[in-house]
Amino acid sequence: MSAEASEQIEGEEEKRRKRQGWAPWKRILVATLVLLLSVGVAYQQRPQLRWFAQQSPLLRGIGIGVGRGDGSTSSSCGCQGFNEFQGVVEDCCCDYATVDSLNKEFLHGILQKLVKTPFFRYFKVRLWCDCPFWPDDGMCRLRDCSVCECPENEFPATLKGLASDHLTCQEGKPQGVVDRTLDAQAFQGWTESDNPWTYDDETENGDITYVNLLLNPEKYTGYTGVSAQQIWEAVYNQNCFKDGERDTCAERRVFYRLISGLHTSISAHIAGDYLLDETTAKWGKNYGIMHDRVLMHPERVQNLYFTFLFVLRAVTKAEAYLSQAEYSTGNGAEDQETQELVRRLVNCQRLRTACPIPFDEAQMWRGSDGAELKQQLQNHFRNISALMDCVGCEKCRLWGKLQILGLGTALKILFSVEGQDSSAHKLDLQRNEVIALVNLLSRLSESLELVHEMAHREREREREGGRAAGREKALRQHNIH
Ligand SMILES: Cc1cc2nc3c(=O)[nH]c(=O)nc-3n(C[C@H](O)[C@H](O)[C@H](O)COP(=O)(O)OP(=O)(O)OC[C@H]3O[C@@H](n4cnc5c(N)ncnc54)[C@H](O)[C@@H]3O)c2cc1C
Repeated sequence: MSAEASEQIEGEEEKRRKRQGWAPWKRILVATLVLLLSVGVAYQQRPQLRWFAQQSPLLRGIGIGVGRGDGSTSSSCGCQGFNEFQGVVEDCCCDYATVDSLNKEFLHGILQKLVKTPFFRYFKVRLWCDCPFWPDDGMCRLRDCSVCECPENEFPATLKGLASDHLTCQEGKPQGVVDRTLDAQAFQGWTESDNPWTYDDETENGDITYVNLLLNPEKYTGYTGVSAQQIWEAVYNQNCFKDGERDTCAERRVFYRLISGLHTSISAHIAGDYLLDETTAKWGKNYGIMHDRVLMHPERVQNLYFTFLFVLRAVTKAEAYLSQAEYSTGNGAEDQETQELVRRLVNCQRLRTACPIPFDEAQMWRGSDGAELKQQLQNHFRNISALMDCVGCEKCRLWGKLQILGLGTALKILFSVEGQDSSAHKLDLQRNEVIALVNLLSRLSESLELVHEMAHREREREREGGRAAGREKALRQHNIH
């Protein structure tokens, strides 16, 4: 063997020895990389896995499951602008982008139509109530705060006779008196079942009115100051959602996020329809309010998405029940259209494919203290429901009650029905619960649209402002006036 050949053999031998020496840790490294890569791919492709990842302290620790699916964690959200939301909605199983396109192209349109139908536009409510927690602090200062009851010709035939002499505009003095014995007749085909999540308004007879929601849109009412603050404070603090966003208990975090998402939605509607000039009665969009109360708090926008998905999940879970329910108001063609719209809403193939389980309720109450925790949160939610009687502005109280009842209905559907749908299980909903649920989903859907539209306009205005400032600077530099 030549010296050259033996050198070559030695070289090869040396390389082999080196390879053997490195092999064990290299193999572990490669295997770990492959594993992480597969988890990452599965995580991106299967939204259901993300909820699991979000619940795992280990995965939360390394940043999987907490953030938006782009590797960032929720703690890094603070300084990002609204348009930068990407990946998965935290605690949920659906992408921001998917929610946006589903809402824009499908859900928003259907919901807008549904809430205008005779069935969904009338809400039964007891508006003039005593606050069980502290003395009432009176009505708010604007006429827009008060609720107009339904003009007689608009009242659905099946409900006629219930509110006979009180079809006038209340202007802050609601006094509709309803004979409750007629309720069963008007609400034929619907059960009057209890909801463990809500404070039952209807058990105390009296002061029930039917309100046409289309005549009383949710908007700025001038309700502000100590009274409003006291309610929100009681909702957030007295009901033990103190750690809110950062709560490590998934169930408590979910509850906090539901309330915060609803709060964001209310703020969005205030900003979306604001009394810009009281002297000229000019109404319009208030970009400052939208910016200060919503857009500059990304976590509030995230909570809005979360609440939307939670309620959407409840609506789709109740598919069997809702698609078979009677939507009769005595307006044949319109009632048929209502039924058709409900079926389209609950049975949407596109939603099923793109976002099969918007929220996975099966993951809740699984710990050893699950039953106790559920009872505790049920009590807290009932308190929140009762707190709505303390809202010192009639129109805010109307929408507060409706939306809390809607959330309570979503909770009832998600946590009283086992499994994936309502068909095999008995689900009893009151007519008013269904009306509240669908109107709440519509409010949330509208808020998402408002937030998008106003964030987009705000960015455009900033760009225009930036360009104008740039032009001004250039002109100054060239001494041109
Ligand atoms: C049930 C209810 C319904 C109402 N409906 C209307 C209405 O229809 N029209 C109307 O004009 N006014 C309504 N209000 C009043 C309105 O919500 C505000 O309270 C009011 O406009 C004063 O706003 P604010 O800037 O002081 O902050 P608020 O909105 O009162 O917020 C109070 C505090 O809560 C925290 N917070 C705010 N938003 C969030 C969020 N999304 N998540 C977590 N924390 C948050 C902040 O620390 C804030 O300082 C309603 C109030 C209640 C309680």
